[in-house]
Amino acid sequence: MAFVDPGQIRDADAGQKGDVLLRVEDVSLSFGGVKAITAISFDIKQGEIRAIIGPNGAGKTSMLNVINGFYHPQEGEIWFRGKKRKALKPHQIANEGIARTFQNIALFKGMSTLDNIMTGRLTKMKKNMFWQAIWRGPAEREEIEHREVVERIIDFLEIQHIRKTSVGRLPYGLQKRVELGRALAAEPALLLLDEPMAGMNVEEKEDMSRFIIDVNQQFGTTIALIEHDMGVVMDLSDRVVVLDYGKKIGDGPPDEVRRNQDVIDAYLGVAHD
Ligand SMILES: Nc1ncnc2c1ncn2[C@@H]1O[C@H](COP(=O)(O)OP(=O)(O)OP(=O)(O)O)[C@@H](O)[C@H]1O
Repeated sequence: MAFVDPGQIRDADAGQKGDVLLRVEDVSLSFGGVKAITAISFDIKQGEIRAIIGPNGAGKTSMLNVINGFYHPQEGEIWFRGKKRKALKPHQIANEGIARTFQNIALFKGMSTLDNIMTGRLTKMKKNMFWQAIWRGPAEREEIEHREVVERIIDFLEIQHIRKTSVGRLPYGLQKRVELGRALAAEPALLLLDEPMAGMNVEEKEDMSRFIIDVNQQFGTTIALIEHDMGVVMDLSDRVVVLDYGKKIGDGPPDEVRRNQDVIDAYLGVAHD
């Protein structure tokens, strides 16, 4: 099963570690008169943890929304696995191997942990309602396979004890972990995490950091994340891109970005020209 075999988790098109997996090229996005993103370029390499940081309103979530197809930029291109991407819908982009979590948890609160994570398998399900209606055999077999993957994710994230619990009754930190599980269930080539540690206490943040590192190392999943906690970002990431007022002001390894004067100014709120 792909989920337990790190060698198989990446599909054949995913390329080698260090290859460019996704490239954002000269992307601009406006909402009416508001320029959320202005001529931004950067890449995300196979196998890395890439952080996108910046002060409030810098354009981070807009950037994530462009990458996963919620927004289509007025200018610029997105290249994925060496091909220029057409203006696809979010579910088509999910089918191509990009999964994400959200700033405000977007789970089905009345459903159990297990069922929520199962919904993450939808992009992988081949046997549809038609099959289920005329011949249950193949559909059932497929369901069992999906269920096995989901159970392994539950073990991996150490949430066996809440597998039957309604998600709405779980503490916030665990809900975030379930949301991570649902994204993992799609076995993505690129996992986008929008503030995975927001609202967590120190212990929950440490747990989540550990799971993010484990996902990256054990399954080779490429991860791009937005995070406000600088300590976490600098510890976790291989490279950091910094946005401010919709523009890119820094890009590089954490140590380099930390010393970048434009980045320091942006975080201290130094006035712009
Ligand atoms: N759907 C939208 N309609 C209009 N303006 C928007 C929309 N989404 C974002 N914006 C604007 O675009 C700019 C960038 O917003 P965005 O949410 O991407 O920033 P951010 O860096 O993620 O901020 P935060 O850290 O506060 O979440 C802001 O000025 C915001 O008001």
